[in-house]
Amino acid sequence: MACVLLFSRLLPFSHRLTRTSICLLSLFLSYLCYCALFPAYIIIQKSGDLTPSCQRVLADGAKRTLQKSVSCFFPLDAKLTSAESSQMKADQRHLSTQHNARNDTLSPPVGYVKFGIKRLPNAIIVGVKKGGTRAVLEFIRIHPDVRAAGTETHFFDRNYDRGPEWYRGLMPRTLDSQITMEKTPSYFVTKETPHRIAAMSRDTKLIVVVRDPVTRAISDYTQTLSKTPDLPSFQELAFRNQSLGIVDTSWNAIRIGLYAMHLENWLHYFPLAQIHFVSGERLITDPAGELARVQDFLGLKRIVTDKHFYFNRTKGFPCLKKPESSGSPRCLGKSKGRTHVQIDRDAIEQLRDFYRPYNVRFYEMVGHDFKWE
Ligand SMILES: Nc1ncnc2c1ncn2[C@@H]1O[C@H](COP(=O)(O)OS(=O)(=O)O)[C@@H](OP(=O)(O)O)[C@H]1O
Repeated sequence: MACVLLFSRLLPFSHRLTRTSICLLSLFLSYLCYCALFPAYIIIQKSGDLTPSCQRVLADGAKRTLQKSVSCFFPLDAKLTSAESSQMKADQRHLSTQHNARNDTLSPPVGYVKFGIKRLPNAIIVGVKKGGTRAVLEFIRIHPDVRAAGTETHFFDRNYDRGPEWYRGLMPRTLDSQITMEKTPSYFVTKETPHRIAAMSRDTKLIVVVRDPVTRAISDYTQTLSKTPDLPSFQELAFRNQSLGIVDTSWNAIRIGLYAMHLENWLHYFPLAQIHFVSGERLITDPAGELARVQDFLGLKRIVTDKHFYFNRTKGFPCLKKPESSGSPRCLGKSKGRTHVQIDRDAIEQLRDFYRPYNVRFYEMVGHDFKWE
């Protein structure tokens, strides 16, 4: 610019025009040199965050992952004109060629733009409340091919009117090879949820974490009591008439445990093979074993194994040795693994008697005995 101003003062118009052209040409050549020295991916990586999954993709030199790594650089859901789109494709080809030419020695960059696209979930943890749903989600999302919404979306029960785009907006960005997941435990007992999920996709894989319904009810009550200290006693809520052993099935903490009844509703819309049941009890005693089955069900390689877990004596639960987001061990929060309210033996026995036929029916339906006795 300074160069142009100087010429405009000192030289006649025709000379000025020539000099200005030379100036512009040299600027353009400098720009080309700059581009050759600092290839596109280096420029891009400075402008955003690189997610751990992307780091893995880039660190993995296999040719198979090369195409996926390209989508790390380009938000594929962006609204592009056809010119931008062909430019982007050309850039992708260019990047692929560069990556190949470097014989996959590219080290993972530090910063990075967003990648992948937001998709509706392929797998949902639909229940049950207090079954261990958070543990399953936190454990499965260590897997590099799984990404999950952090909070409960409640789309299919409370937020359905907001529409699928609202729901999709809550999802993390994923690569083609990755599974999108969310968990909302109330789905399992909401009448409308199965047909709504089926309307989204009949291929959705469903996970239900089940736990002894008596322990589950006590856990549920303990949680409510922690928020509402003046709550009536457990027995008052659980029984219409305790001396006659009449259970109040209208109380949610009791109703949720009628697994066979809720499952009937799901089986109208989904085949049993599309629903995986995690044992909430085994999830605590053998998290790796339960996670192996979850990975098989989702068609994933068994990457989450016992090397990811350790038993934390203070908490009394398995914790993660090295979660994806940080480099240090991590247990679930204080609201997971609380000390339960003491309930007298008689009430527990009465509830066991009440649930027994429902449990047996449930075992028959799913073809597995969870041994809740
Ligand atoms: N590893 C690990 N750490 C902590 N807690 C664990 C773990 N695995 C399973 N659980 C059990 O998960 C129970 C909470 O279940 P949810 O996560 O489904 O609860 S919620 O519905 O989302 O509120 C929670 O119930 P409570 O023990 O009654 O608090 C735990 O028993």
